[in-house]
Amino acid sequence: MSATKREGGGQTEPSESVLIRNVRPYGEGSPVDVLVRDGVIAEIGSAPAPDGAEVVDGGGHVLLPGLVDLHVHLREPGREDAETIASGSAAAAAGGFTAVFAMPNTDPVADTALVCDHVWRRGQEVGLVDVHPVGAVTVGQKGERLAEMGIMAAGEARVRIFSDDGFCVSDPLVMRRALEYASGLGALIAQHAEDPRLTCGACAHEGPTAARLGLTGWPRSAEDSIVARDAILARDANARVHICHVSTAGSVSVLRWAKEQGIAITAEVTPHHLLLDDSRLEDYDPVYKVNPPLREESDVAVLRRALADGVIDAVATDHAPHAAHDKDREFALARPGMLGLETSLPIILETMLRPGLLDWRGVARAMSEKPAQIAGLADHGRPIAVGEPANLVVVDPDFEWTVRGSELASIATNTPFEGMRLRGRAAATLLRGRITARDGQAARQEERSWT
Ligand SMILES: NC(=O)N[C@@H](CC(=O)O)C(=O)O
Ligand SMILES: [Zn+2]
Ligand SMILES: [Zn+2]
Repeated sequence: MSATKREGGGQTEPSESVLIRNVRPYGEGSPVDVLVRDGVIAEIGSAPAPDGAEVVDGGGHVLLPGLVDLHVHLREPGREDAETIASGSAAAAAGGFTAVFAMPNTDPVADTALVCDHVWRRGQEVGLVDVHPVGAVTVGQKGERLAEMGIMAAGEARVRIFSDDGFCVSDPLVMRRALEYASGLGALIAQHAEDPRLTCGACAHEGPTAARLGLTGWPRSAEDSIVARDAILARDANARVHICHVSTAGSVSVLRWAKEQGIAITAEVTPHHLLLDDSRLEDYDPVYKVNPPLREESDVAVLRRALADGVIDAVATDHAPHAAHDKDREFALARPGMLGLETSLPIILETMLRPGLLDWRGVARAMSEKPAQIAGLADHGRPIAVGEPANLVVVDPDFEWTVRGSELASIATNTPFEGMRLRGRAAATLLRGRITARDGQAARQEERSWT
């Protein structure tokens, strides 16, 4: 779409030049030096460090465009005991991201320009990543009356993605109107595809595991049917629609069909749905409770293949921090959701790159270029070329580390990968030429504590 976001300001202004030595753009060819000046890529080749330039030793690693996440929950305003825009931004920068989209299920809900503009401004003030607010589709995310999308779109944050994520826009007439209205604004509706009539009390994938454990099942059809319905509504409204956190083989078939019809539908998949399945639920550990639920091994295989083929366009984390007293409860009562920002890249390397399903170009496409295009961001997900904005990440693909929730930048600690050895991390992240993270640590830590 043609809409673009404003360039960030405030503390993200570049102050000096940075020389990234010895990196391989897209993991190709022999290592080069990349000189960044005034927030843009000034030279690629073999450059002497200019006076006063900060030097990043790229160690022969891979240089990619900064990662873009279409789907995070930063919990501010309202649940700053789980995450803040500052702590979530630190997690994003540490994970290699330069832009994230913050879902509106906050308190108050981001269904007005007032809340959306606060989120945008606070993100710019923190200055570690561009935090684009996603506006709610309906007032209070209640699914009844459309929110003032036009006013949110005209605000300082220039909201271009609307979603009731956490909830489905389940009323087909409301969804139809939302698609029509959004289309007129050049905006995108992102759907949390879940027919609530089919998921009453559901907390786990409907299948043999949930049956054995005595957990109420969430059938695949609750997702597949909404994806099919929304594809058809988008077709007839001549609108674009985006499907959040696709989790089933059936959704993939519908997406493939819809794309073949020329319907303007896009979709994302989370790292956890690409790695984990419902066998994790055996011990009733609520850290594995998430919406949509972890599915079966066969779904995981189909999701990986769909991301490789481009039927699923992008990776999005659905980073969902929760305070311990909301998460560490009996399974049926625990909040759904898991941390994702700092573990996304190594999990995509594990599930997609190393098995040969994506090469580095493919990783750049799924984690940066496609999400930036879907969101209409003009300054992220760009080629690594002279004159382009210096939103970049140096990826050390072989760095091994053990995930510890307590050591992540997020305030909450609900990672499903606790204790897991992961390979790969962001060695350095640059936002408009400024270093926002190095070696898995965000540049400024002083703003992250909530106390
Ligand atoms: N994914 C989740 O399980 N939880 C999300 C909501 C959502 O993405 O649907 C949350 O806000 O915690
Ligand atoms: Zn959701
Ligand atoms: Zn979500």
